[in-house]
Amino acid sequence: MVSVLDQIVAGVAADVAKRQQQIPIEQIRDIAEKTPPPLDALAALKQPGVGVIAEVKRSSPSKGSLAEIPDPAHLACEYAAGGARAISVLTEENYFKGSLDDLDAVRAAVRVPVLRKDFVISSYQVHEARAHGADLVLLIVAALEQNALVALHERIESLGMTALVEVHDEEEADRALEAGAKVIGVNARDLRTLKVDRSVFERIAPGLPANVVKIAESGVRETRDLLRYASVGADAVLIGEGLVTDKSPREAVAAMVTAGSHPSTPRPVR
Ligand SMILES: O=P(O)(O)OC[C@@H](O)[C@@H](O)c1c[nH]c2ccccc12
Repeated sequence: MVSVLDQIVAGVAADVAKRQQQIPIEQIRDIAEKTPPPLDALAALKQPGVGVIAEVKRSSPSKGSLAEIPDPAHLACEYAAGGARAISVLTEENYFKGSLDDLDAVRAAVRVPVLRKDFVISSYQVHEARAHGADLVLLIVAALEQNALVALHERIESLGMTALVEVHDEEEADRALEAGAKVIGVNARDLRTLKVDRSVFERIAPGLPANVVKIAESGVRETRDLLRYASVGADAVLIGEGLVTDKSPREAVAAMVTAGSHPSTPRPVR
């Protein structure tokens, strides 16, 4: 059966092929070389307390349109002012209505690390991410063969960026570790079925090495969701819908950051 993930990846592959004809890889590499060096996202994510990665997300395959976001730079500034540790920018066009223009706008607006959130399947997209100022690049294990995962991970690090390696089960977590992942995101949403199961993080995170940065992705709506993830070892949470649909994203981020900044307070297990 063709999953949503397969469909998205097929569209991305076609889009990448088109862009590559317009701007050859050599040119993208040149631009990347002239781009100011990446920020140390790993250090940013390793700060004490549970951090917030705030996402610029217009649309999703499960929900359709979430928010207009006429000014992504403004939204990113609000996120940063609220204390977000990094900003995630969806650049996938067909299902998430993102773009590299959004990435450019956000990059120019904030000083915190910026994540290129896309379905990265070729090194062209990694160089592109750097050329557009990204500090972090998402790699989705479910979308990649192991040799491609390893090669792309290496490429990201060789450009001085940090890879956020996304997994959804134990086998994918093992593959991420084998590829040398230092930052692992556990997505509560299964990209094949689009169902959210928040218990996936608490099942997988405890089995990851202590020095790996653990990020809980998807399904965080309220501070108690963050606290639940925190109680089972999250170093950061990645939030999209809950923030883009809030009337005051700055305060929404700040409330999450405050909840995550007292790691010593006893947390409810559930
Ligand atoms: O909007 P949410 O439920 O807060 O989820 C954010 C983020 O985790 C989600 O956008 C996401 C996680 N992994 C992805 C991979 C591709 C596209 C999107 C995603």
